[in-house]
Amino acid sequence: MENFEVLVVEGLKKSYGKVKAVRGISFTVNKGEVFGLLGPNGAGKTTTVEAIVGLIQRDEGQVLLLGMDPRESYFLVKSRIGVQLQVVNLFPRLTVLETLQLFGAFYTKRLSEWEILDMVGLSEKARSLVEKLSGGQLKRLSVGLALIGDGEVIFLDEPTSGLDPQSRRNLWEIILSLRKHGKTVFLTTHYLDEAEKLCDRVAIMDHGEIIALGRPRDLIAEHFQEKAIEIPRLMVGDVALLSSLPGVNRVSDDDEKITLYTRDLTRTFVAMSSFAEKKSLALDNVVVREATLEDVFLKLAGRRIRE
Ligand SMILES: Nc1ncnc2c1ncn2[C@@H]1O[C@H](COP(=O)(O)OP(=O)(O)OP(=O)(O)O)[C@@H](O)[C@H]1O
Repeated sequence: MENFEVLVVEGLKKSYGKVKAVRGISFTVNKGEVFGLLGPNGAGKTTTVEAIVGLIQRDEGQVLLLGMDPRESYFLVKSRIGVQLQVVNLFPRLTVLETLQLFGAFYTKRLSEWEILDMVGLSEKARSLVEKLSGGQLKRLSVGLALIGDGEVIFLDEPTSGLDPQSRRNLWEIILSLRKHGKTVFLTTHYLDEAEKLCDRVAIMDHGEIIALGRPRDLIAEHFQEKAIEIPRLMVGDVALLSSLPGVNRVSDDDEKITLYTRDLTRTFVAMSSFAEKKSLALDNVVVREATLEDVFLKLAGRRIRE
């Protein structure tokens, strides 16, 4: 039977001196899926990616990427994957097109530079020097470089951070089209909405450990049967009163907003309306929504992913 696991990670550990960046994580990635590694800054995502693709030495654990240990078969593995990292060291005096040509030359099988330029929206910048690119354009070029070798598994480390909303959406389209073409995408992000839209499965990472793993919908359903009601923080002083409203079984409270989780939206809302009326509060800015991965992270980690 064909092996559908393109990546197997088992007990992976990596420390930098006293900092335990990755503390023994295990997961598998299946062929053709978009797999998301989610977590706040410093969770250990980049270290995980770098250890998987063989850019840094792991301390302990097993990694099998396309059936090979990248530590032992680095160049063979590298010829079959594409990697975009957060820090890009490119040649500032080369043009965008030349940079793609240079990186493309490492691969026997490669896509055309113009196809890549079109995909990442940099056709008009083909003749511009790399040093003249904006942060967002550099990011898009680095994604293009990960795609030029037509790899089977594409690693994208925070590909959308620092991008404007339009470029972000374009990148989502690219990721979805990669999946359509049977590629496997390994994505790290701290945008949970992005993960929910794009990823077939996600691993949520915090302090070097995986604290949840599964399909976004399953994780949400596992942790929440409730709807969330968000109330701007400035509107209410008395959180205890809100938490005692009928139907409410949990409350989270931060600087920006209070979130009530209720299994009985109607009862909670009716009670909230009469509470608001008594206190002469307008409910205009109150939002009712389904639970999201943000809520899952908040529940498991005890804080928001971006603070
Ligand atoms: N080369 C290094 N030397 C020392 N410490 C490091 C090094 N690289 C990462 N770390 C530390 O390891 C921990 C995990 O960092 P890592 O970059 O893997 O996290 P991350 O989830 O990718 O976060 P970010 O999105 O901010 O990059 C952090 O505490 C970080 O400071």
